[in-house]
Amino acid sequence: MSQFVVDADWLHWHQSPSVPHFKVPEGAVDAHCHVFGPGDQFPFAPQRKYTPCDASKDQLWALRDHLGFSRNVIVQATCHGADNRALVDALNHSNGLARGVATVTESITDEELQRLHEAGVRGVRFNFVKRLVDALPFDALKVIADKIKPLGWHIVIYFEAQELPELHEFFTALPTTVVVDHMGRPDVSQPVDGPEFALFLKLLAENENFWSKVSCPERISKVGPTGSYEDVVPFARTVVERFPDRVLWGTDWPHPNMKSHMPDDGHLVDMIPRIAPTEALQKKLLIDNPMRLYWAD
Ligand SMILES: O=C(O)c1cc(C(=O)O)oc(=O)c1
Repeated sequence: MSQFVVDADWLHWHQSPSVPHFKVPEGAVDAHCHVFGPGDQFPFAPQRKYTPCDASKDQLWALRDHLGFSRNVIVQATCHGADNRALVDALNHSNGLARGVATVTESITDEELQRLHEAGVRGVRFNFVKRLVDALPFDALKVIADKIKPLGWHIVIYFEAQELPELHEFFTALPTTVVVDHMGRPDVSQPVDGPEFALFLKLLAENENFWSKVSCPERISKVGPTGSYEDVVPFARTVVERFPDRVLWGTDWPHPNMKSHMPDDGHLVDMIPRIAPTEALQKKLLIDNPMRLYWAD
């Protein structure tokens, strides 16, 4: 029996996702996904806010092939804290087809950073979503940003839209490329041309070092899968059309902390032509941009 007991309300990832109708272009990158454990091999962090089911690298590769993708960017999940062993193991067994975003602490040495770089890590992630962390990582981020800059890495930040006014000044002072997870979690019940989303668009417009993932309709939508996540489309499409060279797309498999439903990953892929309606936009979103950020060498 596993040493970890999965949270009672944990939703397991979709066991038989559909084959997408939308055929992604050859070489497409799923630029936001996670691995969980397996917990008995790569233990979850003591300070984690949730205990998930296992979601292994081999299961991730199977999903990649099923959906027609070629590569993955694996983002360190908060349940693993700053212990990047599961991530590094996945990268090391990916035949060069996965790159990573790690979580590190202020005390990380240049040698440790170099080892992560050799494994395929190209960025570090910081979480400003209060339900996922004990303390907001302001001081650590400043120290770590200076340490990773010489490696050419970027910073991934996760926050929710209502926190942006308070965080804006801190974020715009960051010295590297900054990638925002899940469009900064807009409240899609507000108008797409309303003041809340305008602040996010302004962040991207005024700061050319800022990128956005147009991911996670399943988390952001109020109408959900029965409404085909329609309410998220204008938000994601606006970002893709205004900033075509600074957007990334990912499944977010295995979808941590989903409570309302578990998305069919094939349906998520079928959203791509709705948010990136031309072949040229799709190529930038799925190939050119992630390749530039993660496989520049
Ligand atoms: O909204 C979330 O709960 C969530 C959590 C994590 C994580 O725990 O790393 O990652 C995500 O991309 C989203």
